[in-house]
Amino acid sequence: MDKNKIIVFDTTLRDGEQSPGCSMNTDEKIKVALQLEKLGVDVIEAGFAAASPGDFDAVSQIAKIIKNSTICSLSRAIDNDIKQAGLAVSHASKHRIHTFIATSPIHMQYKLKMTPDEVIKRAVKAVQYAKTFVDDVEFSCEDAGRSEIPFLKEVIDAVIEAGAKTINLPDTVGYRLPTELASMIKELSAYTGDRAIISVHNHNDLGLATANTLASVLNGARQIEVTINGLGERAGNSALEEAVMAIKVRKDIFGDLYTNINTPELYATSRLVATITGVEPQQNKAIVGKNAFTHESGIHQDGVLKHQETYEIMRPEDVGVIKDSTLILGKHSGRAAFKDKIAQLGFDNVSEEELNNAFERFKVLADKKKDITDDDVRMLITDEALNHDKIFDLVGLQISDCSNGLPMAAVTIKHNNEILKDAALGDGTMDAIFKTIDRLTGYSGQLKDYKVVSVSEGKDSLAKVTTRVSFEENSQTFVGHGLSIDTMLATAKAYLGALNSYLSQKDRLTKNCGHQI
Ligand SMILES: CC(=O)SCCNC(=O)CCNC(=O)[C@H](O)C(C)(C)COP(=O)(O)OP(=O)(O)OC[C@H]1O[C@@H](n2cnc3c(N)ncnc32)[C@H](O)[C@@H]1OP(=O)(O)O
Ligand SMILES: CC(C)C(=O)C(=O)O
Repeated sequence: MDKNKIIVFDTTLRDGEQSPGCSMNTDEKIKVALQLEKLGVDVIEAGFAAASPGDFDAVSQIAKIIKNSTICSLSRAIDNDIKQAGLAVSHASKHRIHTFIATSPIHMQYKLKMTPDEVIKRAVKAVQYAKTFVDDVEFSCEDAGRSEIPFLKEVIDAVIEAGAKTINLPDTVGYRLPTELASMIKELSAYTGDRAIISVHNHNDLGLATANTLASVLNGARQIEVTINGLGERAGNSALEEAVMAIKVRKDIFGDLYTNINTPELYATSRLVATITGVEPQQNKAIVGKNAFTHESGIHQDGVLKHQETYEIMRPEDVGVIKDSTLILGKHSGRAAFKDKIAQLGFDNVSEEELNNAFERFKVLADKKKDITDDDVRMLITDEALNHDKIFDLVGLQISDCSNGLPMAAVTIKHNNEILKDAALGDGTMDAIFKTIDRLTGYSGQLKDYKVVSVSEGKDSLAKVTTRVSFEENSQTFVGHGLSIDTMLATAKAYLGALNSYLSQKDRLTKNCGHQI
């Protein structure tokens, strides 16, 4: 084992997906997993296979596709959870089961209603059973941050004896301060020695997740569990991009410690996850926020112009932020320049069909919009990749909305080569659009969330709309994306996108697992 290597375990698709409103369908998870593989992540926690047929399907599909990263599924210390995890990851070339049980007094007494002895027995049984499916078993002491160290040592001994190779010590509720976690990890790393790898998984309830991750690395942790954009339960997890860049930038502190992350892929990964989940990182978010490399005040601008390092501790290009792009696209640009720009932005998995569709849309856009920015092109390509299941395809939209009149929408949709047309009145223009689409498609959606952001600056900016819609009572929500210079057109596309996502997931689950959703 290389003692300087920090294993990067990404849990965007599991803990990240536990962020309210962040659920993704299988196709979206596959896209994220492919990008995580390109980013150089060592372990991808692809989901919690036993949680639902959709989760099982996503973990299985990812396990079949990803070749270079280990694919892992989480499971409680329960036989059926472990079995589902084992079956789902079985297709992967490198696979792991991650099983856990809580070890803090408060969780054992009130949640599990188990004695410490029962917890140890259950943990051992879980690891032994997981070993019947895979060799690589990780065990987590949930709420380790509030567990007693002597008890943690007992659990560590027992699960290592049972075959666990990685011991994760999560600060599940984001309670610990960096100095406290540093001393806990130091003691438990020394105690564990070469018997297993010590991992950390820190939550951000006090805004300390990344500080805690770094303090742990400096004290013996050799695996970090992180998410893109810091997504995760409640206030989120330690952000991958922050922890990785801190280790890279502060060589003076971290010495020979390193990760295998291909950092110029960080920005593209962040954008993909933000687009798919509809959850944008805050503008001042470290590394990937819109303002992370923007200098607004004169003194700073002056300094950067004279010498970049006066106000920049890393180069934007080190994390994949391309500034001062030399190739400007406009209405006279051809396919070659467009293709070149896409390559420059780091897209290398674009199909011929996606490229052609995006190019056609680029030409239409260039007729209407003066400057086409890198973000516009990035969004056109991502939108093509996300909206490829056009079961219902928007052909036309006509709206009328007057302050004293009746909001009305007329919608034309293509479905199975048939053109469907209808119009409806609504309480507002959006309501009229949604009502007409519901009537035309025969599915009635409940809108759970609606967001609109402008992709770039200017009155002619592209509008990116994200909708979150559920189509059955109390069921999963589906995300739809719409991109257009016209916000209402983007809205109609996003609503139909959510329906298409629901229908294709339903179809996939019926085919793959015989389950209905
Ligand atoms: C800290 C974390 O992030 S842990 C991971 C969180 N992720 C998830 O919960 C994934 C989504 N969850 C789900 O889909 C569901 O909760 C399921 C399918 C996992 C379980 O659903 P249900 O069987 O209906 O149980 P429910 O969620 O109501 O309660 C959890 C049960 O698991 C028990 N449990 C919790 N953790 C563990 C564990 N690690 N090992 C064994 N049992 C556990 C609880 O004590 C409770 O048992 P009880 O019903 O006997 O009181
Ligand atoms: C299951 C574990 C790793 C977890 O997510 C946590 O403790 O936060």
